[in-house]
Amino acid sequence: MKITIFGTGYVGLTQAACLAEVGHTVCCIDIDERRIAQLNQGLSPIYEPGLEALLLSNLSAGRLSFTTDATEAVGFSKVIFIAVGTPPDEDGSADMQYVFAVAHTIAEYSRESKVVINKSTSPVGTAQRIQARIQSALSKQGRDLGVQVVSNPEFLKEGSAVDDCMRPERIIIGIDGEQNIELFREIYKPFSRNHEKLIVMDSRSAELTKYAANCMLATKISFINEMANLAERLGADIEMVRKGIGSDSRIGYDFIYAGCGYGGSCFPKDIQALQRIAGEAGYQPLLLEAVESVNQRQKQKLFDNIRRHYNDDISGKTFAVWGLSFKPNTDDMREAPSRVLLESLWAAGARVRAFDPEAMHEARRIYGEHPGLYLADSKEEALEGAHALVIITEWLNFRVADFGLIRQRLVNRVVFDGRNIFEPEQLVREDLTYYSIGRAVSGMVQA
Ligand SMILES: NC(=O)C1=CN([C@@H]2O[C@H](COP(=O)(O)OP(=O)(O)OC[C@H]3O[C@@H](n4cnc5c(N)ncnc54)[C@H](O)[C@@H]3O)[C@@H](O)[C@H]2O)C=CC1
Ligand SMILES: O=C(O)[C@H]1O[C@H](OP(=O)(O)OP(=O)(O)OC[C@H]2O[C@@H](n3ccc(=O)[nH]c3=O)[C@H](O)[C@@H]2O)[C@H](O)[C@@H](O)[C@@H]1O
Repeated sequence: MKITIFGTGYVGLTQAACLAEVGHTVCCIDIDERRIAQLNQGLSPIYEPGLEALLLSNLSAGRLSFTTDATEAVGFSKVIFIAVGTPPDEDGSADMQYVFAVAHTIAEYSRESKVVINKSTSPVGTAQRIQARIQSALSKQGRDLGVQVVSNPEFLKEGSAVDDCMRPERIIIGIDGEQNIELFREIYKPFSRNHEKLIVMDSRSAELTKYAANCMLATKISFINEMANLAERLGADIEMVRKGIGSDSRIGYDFIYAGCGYGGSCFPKDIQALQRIAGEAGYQPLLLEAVESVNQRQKQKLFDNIRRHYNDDISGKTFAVWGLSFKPNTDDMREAPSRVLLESLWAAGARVRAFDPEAMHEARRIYGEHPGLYLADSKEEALEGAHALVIITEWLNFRVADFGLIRQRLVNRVVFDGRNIFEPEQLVREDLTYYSIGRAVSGMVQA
């Protein structure tokens, strides 16, 4: 099938590559000319495991193309996906300008009937609003083409986007009026090998399903972080508690890892957006408010531990920081806990020597030549001359560490671990002072 996709970010590009890989022919459009030029050379503008290989093979097979030309993209197919950003507005609500700009482009360039599929995470009622906008624009031009707008939220995770796209747990189709389900079966058949993945509902329920899923996951994280802070004060070990509660299949092991808070382009923005949506509906979402404030406090946790350890005497000290991206396997630093820490350390007069396996160019883009930041070539180099080590992102290759080297290079031999990648007893044996998130050493109370 021929498919057009608006937006070549994490969602649009991954979706395009995966749809092409299973045999569809996909034309992607973006307003970012540099990005399109890069993509036409087979280069991925984002780091996502497996993505560039899919881009290259499908570009050369002629199943994938990239353009900035709206006439070409809209004319390419009757099926058009919207996968542009819905960033937070100043008040936290979703900024819908990009989605509605695409709606207007579709109306302007359509010469035949279209099915418009919205993948961008959008407030409840957006599919209906897009439909109304396209129809009103068409009727102003005296055209009646028959456009159907469907909500099809995306659930992929950064760092495993290709895998998630290829093996989705469910595909939500939010469709009002005449149910054109066969079209979706055809698009998604290759991804539904073992059992039916399509769950069909009305568009408003589909839109709320997306927010509910992200808010549920964020709730689990804030809950375990709350327990971790409590565990520290009570001399308990959150890792034991995690195993204890995770073994209950009603709770499960996923998304209950304590840490220095959730980041990324989605949880923080979607929790806020759903709060605004609730407010507009006259409802105060107490739980969502709590999830967000627990997370904001948790993002300060590493700095609080550092401050307490040094009795507020941080000025002039240097900290080695391992990990800048908001999670492993991505170069994305949007809302990353690392940014909160770096800015707090700089404000306190400290310097940072940071290393991340993929996010160095992003850090350079964000901070430029910041006098308080040295970007090291390796995790070992980051340790040179530092007073203490802070771990923010649980990249796999941070887990195997040369403690002898850490001991030798750190002036104060202190490790602040924001992701619990080490065992407290092990670091104590290595003669290092260790701060975890919610792990008391042999029943010792940390706080
Ligand atoms: N990043 C993620 O892991 C996930 C994101 N989502 C949602 O998917 C949507 C897209 O997110 P990302 O891919 O992360 O965004 P992104 O910011 O990485 O990419 C968006 C792209 O859309 C392009 N764009 C903006 N206006 C355009 C227009 N009028 N025509 C063509 N292209 C245009 C931008 O230039 C950019 O390349 C958001 O609503 C997000 O909440 C959903 C699931 C996962
Ligand atoms: O809507 C979206 O954009 C996506 O948001 C999240 O995906 P993502 O933000 O890419 O990454 P996650 O793996 O969910 O991690 C988010 C944050 O939570 C943190 N986290 C995750 C799990 C955990 O147990 N503890 C924890 O602190 C991570 O470190 C990271 O900072 C959801 O997991 C996806 O299903 C969703 O599609």
